[in-house]
Amino acid sequence: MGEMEQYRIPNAPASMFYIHDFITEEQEGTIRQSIPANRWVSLSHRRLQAVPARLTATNTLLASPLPTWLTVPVVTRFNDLGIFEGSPHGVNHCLINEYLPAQGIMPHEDGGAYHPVVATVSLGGSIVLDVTEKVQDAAASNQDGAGSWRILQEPRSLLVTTGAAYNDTLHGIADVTEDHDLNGHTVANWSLLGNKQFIEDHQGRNERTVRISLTYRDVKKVSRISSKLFGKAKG
Ligand SMILES: O=C(O)CCC(=O)C(=O)O
Ligand SMILES: [Fe+2]
Repeated sequence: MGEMEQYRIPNAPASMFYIHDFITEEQEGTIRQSIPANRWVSLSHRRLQAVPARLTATNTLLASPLPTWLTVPVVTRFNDLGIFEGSPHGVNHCLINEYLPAQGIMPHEDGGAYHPVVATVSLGGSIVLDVTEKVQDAAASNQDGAGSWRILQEPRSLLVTTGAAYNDTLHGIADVTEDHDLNGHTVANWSLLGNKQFIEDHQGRNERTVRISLTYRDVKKVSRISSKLFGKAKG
């Protein structure tokens, strides 16, 4: 992953990497148009679809390949950069989340079902991801203050979270219509942004618009037998 070093977020837990303009506007448009309109599952604060499928109750993926519109050019570039180099299967799963303004996701960790590398491509609007240290003891956290970092995810960017950042932090997105106080002191990946000028021109504010994220991971448990049995249930 040597080439990734230049993208390391300097003021965030090890290890997070940010690449602005990871894909082009044209590629962004093609991916957005390819997302099946009839496969969304609506939750109260976002809608999502899992490709090729949701994990089973035992966190198993019924093996079946990702469609090409999700792998070319995104996963091929992951491979060039060695992002999933040490992972058992390489990328085998993509969760697509869509957030409207004032929608978000509660702080959480992605947990043990996945190899501890997550690669998120953002489409549409910019959004702030809040990353906070997991603290075992609530009393201690009040005294010391758990570490927290804000990552601004621009359209067409890639965020990679691995190592201690995967294991020892929570991540979430506030359900607001606007993110504020965005500047070089408050945004961990400020130096890596593609368009700081835009934020500066808006007095450090980011008005939320529709944002779609593609969260690529390697599900550890894969069942081949089931994929034969349920072969037609693909996607
Ligand atoms: O939309 C995002 O960037 C975060 C999604 C996420 O954390 C998840 O699906 O586990
Ligand atoms: Fe997550």
